[in-house]
Amino acid sequence: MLEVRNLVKRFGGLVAVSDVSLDVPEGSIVGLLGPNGAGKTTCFTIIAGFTRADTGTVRFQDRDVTGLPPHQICAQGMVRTFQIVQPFAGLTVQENIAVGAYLHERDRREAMATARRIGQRLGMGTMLDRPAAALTIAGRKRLEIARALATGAKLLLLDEVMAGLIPSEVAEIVAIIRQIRDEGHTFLMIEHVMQAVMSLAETAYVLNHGALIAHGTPAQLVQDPAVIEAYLGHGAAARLQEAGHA
Ligand SMILES: Nc1ncnc2c1ncn2[C@@H]1O[C@H](COP(=O)(O)OP(=O)(O)OP(=O)(O)O)[C@@H](O)[C@H]1O
Repeated sequence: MLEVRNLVKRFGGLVAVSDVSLDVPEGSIVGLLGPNGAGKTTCFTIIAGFTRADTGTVRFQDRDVTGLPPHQICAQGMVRTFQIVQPFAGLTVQENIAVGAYLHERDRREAMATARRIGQRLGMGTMLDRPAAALTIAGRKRLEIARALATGAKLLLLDEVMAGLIPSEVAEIVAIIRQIRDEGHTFLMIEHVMQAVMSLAETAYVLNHGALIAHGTPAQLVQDPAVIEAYLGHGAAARLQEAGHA
């Protein structure tokens, strides 16, 4: 569904993304992992059209979408969410979700009906008439997913939707994402919460210093020496192995 090939992005002398290629098959949940500053969000901003890559291509559903602006990519069915959710504070939860629906709906009543349906599907039925400013972090994260779904997108790029949530809230969002996937959506997700990655993603890519260092199932990746070293520092894999034998 998504084919990313050889992305490169430099900021001055810093190579933030270095020759990154990845694939997201339709109906899958794919993780994008890596330590802070690895280049994950920059990949998202390029894929979703918020930044141009220096080189490389992005194909979505067999169409070249490289360099298209975000609203055109969104209209084709791919949308990203943001790490820091900023709802329109003066609008209700339902009106915020409807903002996504306006991409395709011209009629306010239709957009609000779509927003209500999606809000209810995401367990926000009792919050729809509340001001978005009153939402907790967990509520904002749900709102962000609801707004993305309201655009009609089929592929959702989720940027750390679990960040800042307590374990019970993580479990709820994990269940919601699984349900949305079962209804026919596809996910590429940046995530630091390993519990969520382990239980959701079939495969994941790991970035370090802008470059891909591993790709595999979450179970394979947590055993991969290159991944362990990227997170815990040089020599960590050997030390862990020694500790395991002791
Ligand atoms: N607009 C920018 N201008 C200059 N440098 C940038 C810009 N955006 C990102 N960077 C740098 O590019 C590198 C990759 O950043 P990015 O935000 O993509 O990493 P990340 O893997 O998403 O990190 P985190 O997990 O902390 O969100 C970092 O060194 C960052 O400081």
